[in-house]
Amino acid sequence: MQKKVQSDGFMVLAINPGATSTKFAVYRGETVLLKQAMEHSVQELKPFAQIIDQHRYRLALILQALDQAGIDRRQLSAVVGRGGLLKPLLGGTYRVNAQMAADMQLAALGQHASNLGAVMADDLAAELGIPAFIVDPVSVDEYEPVARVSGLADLERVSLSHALNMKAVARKAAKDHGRRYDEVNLIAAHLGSGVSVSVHRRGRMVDTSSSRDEGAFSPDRCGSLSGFSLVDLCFSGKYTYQEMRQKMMGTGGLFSYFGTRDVREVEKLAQSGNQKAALVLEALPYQVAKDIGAMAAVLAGQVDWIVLTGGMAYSHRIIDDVIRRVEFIAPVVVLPGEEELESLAFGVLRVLQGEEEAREYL
Ligand SMILES: Nc1ncnc2c1ncn2[C@@H]1O[C@H](COP(=O)(O)OP(=O)(O)O)[C@@H](O)[C@H]1O
Ligand SMILES: CCCC(=O)OP(=O)(O)O
Repeated sequence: MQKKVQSDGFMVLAINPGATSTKFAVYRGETVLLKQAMEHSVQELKPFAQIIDQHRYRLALILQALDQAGIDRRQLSAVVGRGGLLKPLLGGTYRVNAQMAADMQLAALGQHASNLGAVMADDLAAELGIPAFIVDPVSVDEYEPVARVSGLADLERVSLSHALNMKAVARKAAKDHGRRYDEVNLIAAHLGSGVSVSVHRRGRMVDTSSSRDEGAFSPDRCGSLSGFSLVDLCFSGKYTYQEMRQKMMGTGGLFSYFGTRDVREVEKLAQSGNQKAALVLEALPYQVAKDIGAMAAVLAGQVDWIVLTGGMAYSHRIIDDVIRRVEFIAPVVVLPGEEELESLAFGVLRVLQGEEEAREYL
């Protein structure tokens, strides 16, 4: 496959499919030419039986937007998508190959919007005769053996997290302090619709709370629950298997209490005197802080920085409470929001510019 490079640098399309949105951006070198987020209503996505079936529909919307913006897709050097629930793998930039595309279609490890990223990138890249990549997918697994032990012989802990954003902010925090990611110890917490809290030891994410079902609850997930109570609820006859899974990831967390995933709405409720809202909003940062404390123990207290990121990091009510509880461990850096599109594009640029080797998915 030919490396297409324009006179003013490589041109990369980055695609970040979420449950209810598709974010994408076009970069020329490190300069962003176009950045958009398209929201998808429940109604709009209803015709698709499986999440992965949405790939052509979402890609067509992106191509339409590129045309409208006057961007000629034939000028692209590469396409990169958010990486989904793949086999466990090390962090880095991976070329999308037939095995990866097949694994995403099969969704053996679960359906998730991120599974669309590799397939959408591959579809377009194949049409244009350019390479497709993913970067730091949600299944990045850099655990040491001790982190895999669950405590039940039937089960092993699985690393599923917001690896892309957490690795990006961990790199940024290190760089801002004149250090390299692979020479520092950090704890990074992604506080979005889901929460992941992770330990980065000298460039490896050696443990993380799974954003699906471990650690703190979040806007739409319940996090860790009492095992006995959960088993009782599963077998109570009240809910189906699918409903229970949906409760754990989708309609759990804040949504289960208040029918909204928007922290700002719950904050308004609390401000208007709703005591339940105030209590639940106190419990969320309390649980995040407990997870950070646990991860500090993984590093035996040798923590250079704690980095807080994600949409909820814009909330002073939440972030100030986390900081108050964890700042005794290490200085706290707050990098609100996410730079996932940029992280995807830059991960590919490093490969195209020959600074890093693309990894092969097996
Ligand atoms: N300015 C803000 N203040 C408080 N909460 C916010 C703010 N901006 C976003 N959030 C909350 O962040 C959460 C979404 O975070 P985000 O990182 O965008 O999640 P994801 O990309 O995982 O859907 C929502 O609960 C949203 O209400
Ligand atoms: C599946 C792990 C990553 C994750 O939870 O992403 P979202 O918050 O985008 O669902």
